[in-house]
Amino acid sequence: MRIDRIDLKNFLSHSESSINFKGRINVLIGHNGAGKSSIIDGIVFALFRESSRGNANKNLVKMGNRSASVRLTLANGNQIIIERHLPDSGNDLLIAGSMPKARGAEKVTEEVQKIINIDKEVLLSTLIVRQGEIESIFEDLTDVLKKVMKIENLEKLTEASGPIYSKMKEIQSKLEQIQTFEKEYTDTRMKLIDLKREKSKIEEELEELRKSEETLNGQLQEAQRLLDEIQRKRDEYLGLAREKDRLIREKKVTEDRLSQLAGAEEEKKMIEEKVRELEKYEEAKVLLDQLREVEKDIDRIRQSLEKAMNERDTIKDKLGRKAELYPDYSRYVTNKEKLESIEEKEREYNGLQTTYRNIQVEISRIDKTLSSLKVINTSELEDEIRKVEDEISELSSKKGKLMAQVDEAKKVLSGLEQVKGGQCPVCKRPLDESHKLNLIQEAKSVIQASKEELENVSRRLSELAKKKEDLKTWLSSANQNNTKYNTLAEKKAELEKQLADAQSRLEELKKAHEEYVKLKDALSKLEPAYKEYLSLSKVNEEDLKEKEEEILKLNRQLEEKQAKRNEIKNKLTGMDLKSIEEKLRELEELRRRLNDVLRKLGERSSLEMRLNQMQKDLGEIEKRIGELNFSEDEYQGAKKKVEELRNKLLDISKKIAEDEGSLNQIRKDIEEKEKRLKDLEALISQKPNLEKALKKLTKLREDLGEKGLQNYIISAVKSKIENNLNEITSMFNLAFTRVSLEFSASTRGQKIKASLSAYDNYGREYAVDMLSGGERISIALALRLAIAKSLMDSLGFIILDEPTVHLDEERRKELMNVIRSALDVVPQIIVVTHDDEILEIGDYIIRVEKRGSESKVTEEVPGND
Ligand SMILES: Nc1ncnc2c1ncn2[C@@H]1O[C@H](COP(=O)(O)OP(=O)(O)OP(=O)(O)O)[C@@H](O)[C@H]1O
Repeated sequence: MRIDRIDLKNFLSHSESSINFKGRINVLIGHNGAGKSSIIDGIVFALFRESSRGNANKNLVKMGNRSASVRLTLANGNQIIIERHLPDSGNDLLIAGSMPKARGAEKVTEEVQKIINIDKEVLLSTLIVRQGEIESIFEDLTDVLKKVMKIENLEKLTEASGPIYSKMKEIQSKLEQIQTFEKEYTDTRMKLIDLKREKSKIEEELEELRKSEETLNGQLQEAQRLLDEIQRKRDEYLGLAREKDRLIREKKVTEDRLSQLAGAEEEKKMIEEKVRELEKYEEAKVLLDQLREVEKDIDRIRQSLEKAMNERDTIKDKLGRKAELYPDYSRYVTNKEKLESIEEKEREYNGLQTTYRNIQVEISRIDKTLSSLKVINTSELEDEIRKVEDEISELSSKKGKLMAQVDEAKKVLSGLEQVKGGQCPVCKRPLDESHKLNLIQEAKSVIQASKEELENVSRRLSELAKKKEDLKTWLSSANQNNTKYNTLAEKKAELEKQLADAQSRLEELKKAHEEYVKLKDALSKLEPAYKEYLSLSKVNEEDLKEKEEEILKLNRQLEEKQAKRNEIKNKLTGMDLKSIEEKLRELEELRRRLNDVLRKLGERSSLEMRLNQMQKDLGEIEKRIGELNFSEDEYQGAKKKVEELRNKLLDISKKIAEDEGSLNQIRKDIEEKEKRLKDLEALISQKPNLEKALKKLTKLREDLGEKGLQNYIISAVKSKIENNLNEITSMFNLAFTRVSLEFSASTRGQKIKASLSAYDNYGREYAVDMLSGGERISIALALRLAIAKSLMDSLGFIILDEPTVHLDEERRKELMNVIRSALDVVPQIIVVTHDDEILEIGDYIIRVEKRGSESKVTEEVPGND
């Protein structure tokens, strides 16, 4: 199986590289970091989907990319293509011939394994040699061989920490446990017999105890009944005795109180007598109150009378003043009426006077305006305008004529300028040149003169137009002035007429006006009297009469009250009014005391009734106590008996409970023990099976152990590898006749160890450490190839990554010779190097270089430039 080609896409430093391995010795050359080893990584990844350098698969994708792929083409007669994708998309593929053989990461790896028949670790220890590690095979030899022989797993299976041994241990510990179960079984059985014996003993004792309990219960019930009966009597007796004591105490208190209340009757009589004596002072008190009331009334009536008399006097005064004022009041009223009758004329008079003054003012104002305005004579202005208009029309016709003259002369002039030796346009005679010039001169002077004249006429015309305009303006303002003057004159005449009319009317009204003034004066003089009279108008004779009647009535009331006062005073004659008050206070005190005595008498009668009742109750209590016939000793005796019986019963119950508790516990123990015995029987019954299993496992461990199967495998594989090794070393031209592989016998706790020795012609043994550097490299390479060959039918390739690292020049040379020689054993050798010297042995060169972050590959056949 040789490597034909690899295609890398976004794999490590390669974006897109395709590398063909066309030579027998393919040299992959490039500087450090160029991307050479990445190609070897690609080969390992394609085969096992794992990195050869132990980095995580995701780190194999070229930085900055999300996915990568590798396609490896192998050849062993048939073409095999392995395609791998990162990340795993389920699209890994293996094509054999042109047929897809496996799909998906795991399936492809399984198929690769079948085809190359070597696992990753063994491949990396043999046919893929990492930088400077050719000799590492000597150190790894034991492990590599164990992997090759697959005895690693057998070792694991049979070692002390392996599954067979741990299973045996487990069974042994179970058997040991069964031994303890057997002992427990015997002990438990003995304990069970003891427990059953104890159980029947307690059951007998319990029966006895229950019988005694029943007898005692009967006795206790009877004693209790008796005690209850005496108890009832005792309760009643104690109640009665308590009531009796209480009644005796109450009786004593009642009797004491009654003796305190003994003199109440006497006291009552004495107070009642005194009260009767003093009651007459109560009547005198009523009269005294009446007298005070009447005197208050008399005072009040006197005040009212005084007030009424004052009011009557005021009314009288007012009525007298009213009579005095009446003539002036009456004059005022008459004058007022007259004044009102001429008031209209007075208003007209006053209005006319104002109008008269206003007209006078207006006339004088018009006079002032008229004196400032003059009447202008407009006919002169109209004549002047007419003259100007005549001159304008005259000049306008002159202007027309002059313009016609100019036109005529211009026509002659243009006619002359067009005539060449022809007829004279003016005189119609043959026209010569001098005549023509004269005529032109003539026409031009006519035009000149006419134009000058025209200018003068036009100037005069515009002057006249301006003058006409001014004159018309003056005429219009003169007309306006004259119109205004006439209007004002007319208005003045009108006003003068109105003034004359007003004056004659004022003359007519003058008399009435004078009378009005006189009346106004008289009224103002009478007004105070008039107003005072009006203020008194409400006072009249009726009011006076009413007041007089009120005074009479009050006088009558006064007399009545005075008579009443005398009557009461007569009744009270001889009584000391001051002592009445004292007697009345004494009476009040006596009445309070009487109430007190009456209350005491009431209390005495209810106490006497209560005393009677108590005596009766005491008699009955004595009688009932006698009937009860209660004895405290009898009661204490019955009580003691009940207590004794109860204690006995309690002791028995306690004993019964204890026995029942023990019995229950014994029953439970018996039950548990019986159950445990059953369980133990089941456990013990496993013993023969376990013993059989232990025997079988012991035998299996021996069979699979170093002396058994392992020994067999080692001897079988060992001779195969040894044969291969000797075959290969013979091709490497070494000074040894034989190389042998030894497996040290394992001592307890240590595993098998492999070692290599070489023998020379004389049969002398050389350990690897004793060999020269070149010999070691040769044997190491041979050993790698021998091991690989023992697994694969035929070797396809070997990859050496930087094999010259750490080697001196001589060794490098030796190595190159060994590589050349190795071609006899393995048809394809891929050497990865940065060392140009190696190019010597390459028959196909693959150059790898880094451009930026990209690895670029070129291929060449040496000598073909
Ligand atoms: N995932 C990645 N993406 C891109 N470049 C990477 C990635 N992983 C590693 N590299 C770079 O790839 C380059 C090539 O590494 P590689 O080991 O193939 O070089 P080499 O040619 O074998 O060099 P040496 O002889 O020093 O081992 C290195 O510069 C490394 O930093």
